[in-house]
Amino acid sequence: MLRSAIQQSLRRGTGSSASQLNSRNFSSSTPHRKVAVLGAAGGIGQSLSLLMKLNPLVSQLSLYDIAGTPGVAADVSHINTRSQVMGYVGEDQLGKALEGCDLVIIPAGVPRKPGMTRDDLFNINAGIVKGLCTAISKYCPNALVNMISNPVNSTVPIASEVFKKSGTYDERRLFGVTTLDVVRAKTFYAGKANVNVAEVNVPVVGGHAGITILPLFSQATPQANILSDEVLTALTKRTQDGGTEVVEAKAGKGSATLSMAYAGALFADACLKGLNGVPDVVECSFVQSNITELPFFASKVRLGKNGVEEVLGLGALSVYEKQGLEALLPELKSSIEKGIKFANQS
Ligand SMILES: NC(=O)c1ccc[n+]([C@@H]2O[C@H](COP(=O)([O-])OP(=O)(O)OC[C@H]3O[C@@H](n4cnc5c(N)ncnc54)[C@H](O)[C@@H]3O)[C@@H](O)[C@H]2O)c1
Ligand SMILES: O=C(O)C[C@H](O)C(=O)O
Repeated sequence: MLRSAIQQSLRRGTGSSASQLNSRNFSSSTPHRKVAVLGAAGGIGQSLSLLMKLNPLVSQLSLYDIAGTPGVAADVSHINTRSQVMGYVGEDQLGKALEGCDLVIIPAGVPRKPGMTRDDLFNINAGIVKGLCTAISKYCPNALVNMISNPVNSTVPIASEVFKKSGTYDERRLFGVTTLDVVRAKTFYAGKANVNVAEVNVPVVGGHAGITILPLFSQATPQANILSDEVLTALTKRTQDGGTEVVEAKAGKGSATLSMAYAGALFADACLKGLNGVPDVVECSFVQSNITELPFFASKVRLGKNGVEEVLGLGALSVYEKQGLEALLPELKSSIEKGIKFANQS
């Protein structure tokens, strides 16, 4: 399913099958796109690097980490697809990794262990993200940034403050990657509604932690079967706790990596399609927003040549979803404020 979904997604963008594409037969009219993965030797980073190597919209793939990237880059570079792969290791090489990038994907940082919240990662990951975003503002200030590192509810505001301080902030170019919540909501919904998962769509709004993750099953399509309130509550809770489900199953060996790499690759592909002028590319993402009272919020976003073209509204919510929205606002507000404060005091 992973393979066919990725290939389907790639075909939509190019009209070609991923396996047919390599640097020799690739159409010269497809724009040059340099994509960097920061944290490329990690659990997410390695699989995401593989999936980005399969994406025919990428012409140059820049793999950066503080250790281990030469091996990952050598390995991935043997795959006979379009992009040229370069590995960069250590801070001295970060500038080279970033120069000329159109898109930077950031899965750098520590993952959760059982019993931890995403916010427990703040102390380590906030500094990592701040350092990487400082380098982005210097070496590729016009790149789109896909933030995967947790806690996303705080790391995105940190990035925005770093970019503001350096005078390079463009709110259209900064994205918190919440695609895994959508991927999970689709999977769980399809199972309960007994519909074809390939046809399912479920918007997920709010943020990316616990109750701030708000799937809108009232807007799910196809609405083939009526689901009871009890089932909808269980589906909502499972989507909100999806990350914890994986953390517990991995029992100390990290959090979601494979499904996250898949989700990250889908979102990056959508960003590249937007940059290339493909019309009507809409995905959920945690972005600067004025659809609620909070400065950042995840919702459907239309992607275009400059990143976010339009932040779409929430649409009609059920009573249960309205309650969920009210309940998430205080936690999300405090995570956003924590990120902003960190970026401005350190
Ligand atoms: N947004 C989401 O939906 C989502 C989903 C899953 C995981 N995550 C988050 O993604 C992050 C990475 O998870 P993982 O499982 O890949 O962890 P991991 O420990 O396997 O990999 C992290 C990588 O980051 C690298 N790294 C550390 N500091 C760095 C720096 N300054 N510059 C570049 N690279 C650096 C490490 O060397 C390592 O290779 C975690 O914060 C995790 O919580 C987010
Ligand atoms: O749960 C985590 O810590 C990782 C990630 O945010 C997830 O949703 O899987």
